[in-house]
Amino acid sequence: MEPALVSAGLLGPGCERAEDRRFLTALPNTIWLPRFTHHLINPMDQNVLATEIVEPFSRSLSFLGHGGEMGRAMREKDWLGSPLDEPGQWPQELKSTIALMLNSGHSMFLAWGPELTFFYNDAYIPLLGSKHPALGKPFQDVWHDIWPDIEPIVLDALAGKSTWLEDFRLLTERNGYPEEAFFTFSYSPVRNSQGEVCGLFSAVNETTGKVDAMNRRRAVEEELVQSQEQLRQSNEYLNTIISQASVGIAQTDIEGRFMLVNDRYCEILGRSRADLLGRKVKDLTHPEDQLLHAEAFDRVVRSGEALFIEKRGLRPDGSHVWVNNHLSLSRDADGNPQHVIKVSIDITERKENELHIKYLATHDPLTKLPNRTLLKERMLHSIQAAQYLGTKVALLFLDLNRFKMVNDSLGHDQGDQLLKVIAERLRSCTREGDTTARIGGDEFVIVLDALEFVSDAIGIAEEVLASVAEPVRLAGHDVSVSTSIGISVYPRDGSDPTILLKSADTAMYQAKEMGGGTFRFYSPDMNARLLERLLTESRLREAIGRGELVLYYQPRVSLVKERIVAIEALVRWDHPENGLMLPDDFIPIAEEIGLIEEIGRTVLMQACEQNKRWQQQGQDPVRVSVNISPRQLTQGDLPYLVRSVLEATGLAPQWLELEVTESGLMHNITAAQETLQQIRDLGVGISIDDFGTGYSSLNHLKRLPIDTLKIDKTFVRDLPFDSDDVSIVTATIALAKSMNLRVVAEGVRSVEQLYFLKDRECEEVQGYLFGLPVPAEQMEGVLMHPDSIIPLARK
Ligand SMILES: Nc1nc2c(ncn2[C@@H]2O[C@@H]3COP(=O)(O)O[C@H]4[C@@H](O)[C@H](n5cnc6c(=O)[nH]c(N)nc65)O[C@@H]4COP(=O)(O)O[C@H]3[C@H]2O)c(=O)[nH]1
Repeated sequence: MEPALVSAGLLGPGCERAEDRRFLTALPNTIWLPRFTHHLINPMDQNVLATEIVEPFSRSLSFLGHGGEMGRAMREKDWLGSPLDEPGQWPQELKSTIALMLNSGHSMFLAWGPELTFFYNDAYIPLLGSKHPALGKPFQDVWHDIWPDIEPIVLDALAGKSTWLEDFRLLTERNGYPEEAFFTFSYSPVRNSQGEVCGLFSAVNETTGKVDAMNRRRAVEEELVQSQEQLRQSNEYLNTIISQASVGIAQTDIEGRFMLVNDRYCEILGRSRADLLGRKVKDLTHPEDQLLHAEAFDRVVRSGEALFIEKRGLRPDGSHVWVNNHLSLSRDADGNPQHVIKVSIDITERKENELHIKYLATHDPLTKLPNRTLLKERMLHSIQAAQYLGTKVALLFLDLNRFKMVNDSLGHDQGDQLLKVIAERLRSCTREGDTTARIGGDEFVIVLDALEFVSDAIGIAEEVLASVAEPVRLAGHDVSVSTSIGISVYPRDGSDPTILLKSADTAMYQAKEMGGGTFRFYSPDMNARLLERLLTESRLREAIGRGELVLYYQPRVSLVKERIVAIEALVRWDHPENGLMLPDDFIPIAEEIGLIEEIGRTVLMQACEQNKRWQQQGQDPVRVSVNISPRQLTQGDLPYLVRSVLEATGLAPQWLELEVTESGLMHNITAAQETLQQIRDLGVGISIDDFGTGYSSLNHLKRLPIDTLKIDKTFVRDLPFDSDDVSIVTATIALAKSMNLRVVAEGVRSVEQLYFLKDRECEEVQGYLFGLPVPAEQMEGVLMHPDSIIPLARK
């Protein structure tokens, strides 16, 4: 029997309601085509229905219904059909088919007869596209082409087995492009009244949304699992990195308590993990670095800024380790500070090298005292602290007297030893917090911190003077040196370290000028004097070239021969502004600034030239005596100079005499002895000037190649009334005679003095009584007419 085509649209309005279904009474061989008709409104589809589906079956169709488009189409085509009876009369197959569809809960339906496809409903349309390609065709012809995957279960259904495919994936073209969609198919065999399978009924639901959701959920779940795995792996990796890292890593809470530390961190601090966890970083930080640490930690927690600090960590044995720490902040999900992460590197070796280099750059290697650089740094600190506290800072500038002598006579090793001893003594005179520095060969500076009264510096200065003056045992000798101290005070004398140093230096010069072994506070007028001195220094350098140094001459008279036997050359500086300057005002400066050798050369040359000139003029030959600075004895080649000057001027050596001060000789007796011997060997006379003031021992005197002693004018001044001077002068004359030396008395100003000296058989005299030092031309007059002075000698 042919199946009947049933169109719900043909059933008329209301037939889809539940109660209407009851009217769908069975019709043999009838299949219902629900809601089919409105697709047939489209003329093309109408045509499809008419020509491809309805027409082939028209003869055998039980035409159900009589309204709507389908009815019209059928009528127009004159299809056979039998109108349905009332639904109550419908055949059982129709009713069960309808029941099947209604109960299936699916939305798409499709039915095949054994050979042909019969119908599908509206809901099926989107799945199929514009039309089902299989409609009206034997399914064997189409399944292969369209949905080959479904074929096996279709065959199963046709074989009488109900079956289904759940969430089956199909490629559709429903929107005009290939699209993946999912469907749940259920296939049921349709049986005829004989119970034979006459077709199949397929109910379909699109499950794309569900599958997509499921896939999405699965993807999310997979992603979650994957990210959990990744997280686990990265945690594991991170833990491995942290524990095996070659840098120390630690995590603290925001109070600074250790919560996590890696092996390297423990190693750096030399502590176990148990020792660290729960303890505060601050408590394991060197006390001097705790403030630095607290500030840095606080800044990281407050601002979230990451930063580096270098500080010392404490090891359990009390030693410290230098660590470079990188501190950074981690926050919780709400953005609140949660942890501080510390990454630490042990920089002890580098730091100690740096500190050593810094130490070398800021300390004197010999005495280990701070050098000038560190001194200035410390002065700045002291000044800043004094500004804050309203206190004072005193600067003691020390220069050792007679250090050079020790160095020259006992050698540099002993000189170094002396400096070390003095450095230690200075250190012991000061309080903790004060600074003692060595800033030059024999120059030291002491910074006295936080003084309440300027006078507090006096006690320390006195202690320093006494301490330095204590003898030092060097190479088996007890050597005594003294020091001169200049003191400047902040804020009175300035607030700049350089100025304070300069002021103390100026005051030190004043102390030296006062004879050494004492101290002087700086006063502003010293500066004026210093300025003057600096000016003198620079002018003196030019004076030699400009020929401003001139010689004055003073006669020396022999009381035995009653004539002028020698003339002393005395240098003067014909200063363009100051007028004639005496040697005491510029010779010490020349000695200090290293000009004395040049001046000595000029003087020696001028004096020898002049004496030669007088001889050439036919004057009775006299010796010219030239003063030699102690420095000329030890530096330069004096014997060579003397020889070359004599050669250059043509003066015979016996007409030249060199005067060396007694104190100058004693500074370096060995060197002096050798030099003088060479000069003596040339035939030049040598006299000891200022004799009696230099404490030379007879032993030394005996060894020196000298021929004249000049009694210092200070012993002559009060003759013949001062009994001490009388004794000294008498003894000196006797001594000279016993040593076979010529003896000369200097500074003879009165006839009483002259008589006394003559009485004691002093051979030669010199002094204002016989004439002031005068220029060469005037001296020439005296030489030509000695009668003006000689009669004195005869008395
Ligand atoms: N009170 C007094 N003084 C008298 C009398 N007679 C001479 N005088 C002064 O006593 C000084 C004697 O020279 P000096 O002891 O060698 O002492 C010299 C000498 O040590 C040094 N000097 C002078 N010329 C030179 C020189 O060319 N080279 C070096 N290195 N030193 C020199 O300067 C010192 C001072 O020289 P001047 O000022 O020229 O002073 C001279 C002279 O003017 C007197 O009766 N009473």
